[in-house]
Amino acid sequence: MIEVAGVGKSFTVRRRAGRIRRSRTTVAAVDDVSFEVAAGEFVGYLGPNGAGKSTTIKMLTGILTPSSGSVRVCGLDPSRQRTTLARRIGVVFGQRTTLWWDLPLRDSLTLIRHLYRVDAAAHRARLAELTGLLELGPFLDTPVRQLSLGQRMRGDLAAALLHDPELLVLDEPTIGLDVVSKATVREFLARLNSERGTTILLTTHDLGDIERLCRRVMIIDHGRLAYDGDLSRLRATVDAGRMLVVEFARPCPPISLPDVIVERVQGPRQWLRLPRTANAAAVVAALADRHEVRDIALRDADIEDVVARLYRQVGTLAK
Ligand SMILES: Nc1ncnc2c1ncn2[C@@H]1O[C@H](COP(=O)(O)OP(=O)(O)OP(=O)(O)O)[C@@H](O)[C@H]1O
Repeated sequence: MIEVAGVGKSFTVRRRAGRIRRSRTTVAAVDDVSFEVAAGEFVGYLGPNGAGKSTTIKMLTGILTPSSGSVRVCGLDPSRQRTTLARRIGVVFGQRTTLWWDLPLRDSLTLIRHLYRVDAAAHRARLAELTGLLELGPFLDTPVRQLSLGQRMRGDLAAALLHDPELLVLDEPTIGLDVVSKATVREFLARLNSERGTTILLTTHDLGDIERLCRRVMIIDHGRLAYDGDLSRLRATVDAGRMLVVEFARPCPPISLPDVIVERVQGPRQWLRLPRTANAAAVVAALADRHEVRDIALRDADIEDVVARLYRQVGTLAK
């Protein structure tokens, strides 16, 4: 469905160098990235700010032309065949809407039918289906400007899916949504992938989205692919260990014990990271020996810990 081979994208930026002079520098936003996504996959695309995610997505959807390498999506060259590709893929940018601000949602969706030249009967059936799945009924006749963020996102998803695309590309679809709206959007995407077989590429900073939805994750950093594989293997590869949260009777300086990394200190509480191989019982005994301990909790590193650690050690990982 997606084939990306040795792709790079550079931008020339002009910077001030002194009062009048400007110098030109080249920024490699994406640098020699290769990956494939097969039909039916649900892949998460992660990376810190400025890593190159949006640039990749813009190349996949034909908005930007790569500086080097090749991109094929649904067998097409996105930058040369952008209009043909648009009929086969759906794209949602969480920070922007494709809907007409002043029109009721229903009218926006009708206009989109004409843009994509969807046959009227097929449109009616698909709109009815999406209205049910995304619970659009109560606000189909409301102008887009009056919709809540969660309602608007559901509207945008419907707009991207009216022409029944094979591939859906999402850029931060749950940004700013409350817990309930997030859950609705995630549930919908999970069903779209499992029941309809739509291939989904999801860019997000929300690791809850990734944990809930994606088996495979790709992580980009400084324009280079730092990881591509199973979420479970990522946990194993990046030994984020376990987190010991200790509450002492009173605040004390950061603990110093072999193998123990102090991640955070807040009043009498300290967050201590233990490698997987460390003996937690021995650490707890050593702490209790030195200080009065009020409370202790031990948990596995969560996905936030794993990814934060990966971002820090990026470049040292084998692909
Ligand atoms: N049009 C442009 N002109 C110059 N530099 C650009 C342009 N677009 C992106 N960049 C630079 O390319 C790099 C990658 O940007 P990109 O927007 O792809 O990152 P991102 O991973 O999507 O970040 P974020 O999570 O913040 O959205 C950044 O250094 C950015 O400043």
